[in-house]
Amino acid sequence: MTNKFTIAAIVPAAGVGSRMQHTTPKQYISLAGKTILEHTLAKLSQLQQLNSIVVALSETDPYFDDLTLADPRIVRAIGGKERADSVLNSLLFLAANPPAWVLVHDAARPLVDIADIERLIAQCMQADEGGILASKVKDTIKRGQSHAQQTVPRDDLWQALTPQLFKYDELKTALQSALNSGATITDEASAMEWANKPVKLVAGRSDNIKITTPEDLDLAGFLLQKQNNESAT
Ligand SMILES: Nc1ccn([C@@H]2O[C@H](COP(=O)(O)OP(=O)(O)OP(=O)(O)O)[C@@H](O)[C@H]2O)c(=O)n1
Ligand SMILES: C[C@](O)(CO)[C@H](O)COP(=O)(O)O
Repeated sequence: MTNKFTIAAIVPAAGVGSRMQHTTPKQYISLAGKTILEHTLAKLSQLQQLNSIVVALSETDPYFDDLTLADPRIVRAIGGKERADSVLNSLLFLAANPPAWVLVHDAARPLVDIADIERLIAQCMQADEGGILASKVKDTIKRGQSHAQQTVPRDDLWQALTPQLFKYDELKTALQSALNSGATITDEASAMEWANKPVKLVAGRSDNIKITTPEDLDLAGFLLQKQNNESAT
């Protein structure tokens, strides 16, 4: 019988980082003294409520074994072609001893605030429904290709972040069905929306950026160093 409060983290880290245009996958770029993946895993290791931390890796990943990881909860699974496939493979990896909840967090988001994650967990557990960290859109949003065609009303627009927290069985079912239907799934919430399941929006810090393109590195490096300095005092 699964304890209804068990949580496994899934860390999609099987991407190639094509938009970063770097010689190594972006999760293995070093910033403020360690790789982006090590920063992200160090953040998740601060969460005592996690029963396990499953890292989805490329089948040919030659870098992971060289990392300095002390948390015995960290285990590796094989990712897939797309991010959603990596998450589904990780869910299947957990099927023998499934948690009640899964917390999916991008390896490429090392700046996440622990207090935000704890608030996400608390609010989802209290409501007994899944949810995501998200930040309210702050800029004017335009729709168009080479020219602005429309200014999109932004009062109810959010940028989806991670972690995204859902019940294991609901997410696994929704993701399998959505992917089998050919739906475009870029985050766990889109699979849950496809399955008409609730997705709670929990406001999170907008500096929880996904490191994606070269210009993100300087900002992320500065903020990671700032976090390191603050935790050292
Ligand atoms: N098949 C994939 C693709 C992506 N990811 C992970 O999902 C997260 C968010 O994806 P994204 O920022 O798109 O990373 P990449 O796919 O590596 O980047 P790009 O799209 O630029 O190639 C990253 O931590 C990435 O490693 C994954 O686990 N499996
Ligand atoms: C999951 C995510 O980070 C939420 O914003 C985003 O959808 C990942 O998209 P990507 O194209 O795989 O980077």
